[in-house]
Amino acid sequence: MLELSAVNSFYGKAHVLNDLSFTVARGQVVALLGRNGAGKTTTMKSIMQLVQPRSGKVTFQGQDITGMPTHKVAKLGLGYVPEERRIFTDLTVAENLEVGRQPPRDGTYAWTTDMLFDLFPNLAERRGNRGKALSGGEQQMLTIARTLMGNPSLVLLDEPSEGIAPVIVEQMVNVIKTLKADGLTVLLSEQNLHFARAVADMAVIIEGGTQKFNGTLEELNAHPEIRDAYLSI
Ligand SMILES: Nc1ncnc2c1ncn2[C@@H]1O[C@H](COP(=O)(O)OP(=O)(O)OP(=O)(O)O)[C@@H](O)[C@H]1O
Repeated sequence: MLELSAVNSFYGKAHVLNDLSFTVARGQVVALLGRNGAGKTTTMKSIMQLVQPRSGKVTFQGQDITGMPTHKVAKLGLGYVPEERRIFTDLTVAENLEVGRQPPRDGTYAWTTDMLFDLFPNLAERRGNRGKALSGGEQQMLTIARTLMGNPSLVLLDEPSEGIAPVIVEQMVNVIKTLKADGLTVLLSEQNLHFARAVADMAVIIEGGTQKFNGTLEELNAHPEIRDAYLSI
C-alpha cells in the first residue's frame, strides 16, 4: 500500500535518510523504531512530502507521490498525526473534530463524530470543553480523532505514546487495535518497544537514517542483540 524505495532526504547539507526502503502492506500495523534523532520524524515527513526526498521514490496505492504537494498527498488518503499535538486550543473538542472533516473516499471508512466518541470515550465526556482544557494525552487523542475525520486509509502516527500517562498509553493501544480491526493501515514511530510489541505486526528499525532491521515482531523478539544495539529500553 505504501512503499519507500531508496529514499534519501536532507536538511540542507545534512544527509538524514540513507537509501531507506520498506513497505507497509494494507491492513498492517508497522512500527518504525529507533532512538532519538534516528530519523523517524524525517521518514514521516518524507512520506507526506513535508520534506521532499532528494532521490528515491515514495509510492502510495500504486501512485508515485514523490514531490507531490502535501495537501494532495493527504487528499489521496494519507493521514498524518505529527509528534507535536496540533489542536485548536480555543475551539471545543467537537469543533476540533469538525475542522478535520473530509468527504470519504471509495472503500474507506466514513467516520462520524459519534463513532469517534465511541472510540475515544474521554473525548466524548469532554466534547464541550475547549482544547486548552484537555490533558496532554487527551490532546493526543483529539489529534488522532481529528485526523480520522479526514477518512484516511493509512495513518502515520509519530510517537503516539510519547509524554502521555500510562493509563492513556493503554487506551492508545486499544485505539490502534480497533483501527486495525476496522481495516485501517497504520505506520507509527516509536522509541517504546513495549508499545510497539502491543500493537505492531512488523518493525523497521533505523539508526542514523539507515535501516538496520525489517521483520516481524517475533523475529525482533528472537534477536535481543538487535534490540540492545539500536533501541533504548
Ligand atoms: N529541521 C531540521 N534541520 C536540520 N536538521 C534536522 C531538522 N530536523 C531534524 N534534524 C536532524 O535530523 C536527524 C533526524 O531527526 P528526526 O527528527 O527525524 O529523528 P527522530 O528519530 O524522529 O527523533 P525524535 O525521537 O527526537 O523525534 C537528527 O540528527 C536531527 O537533529
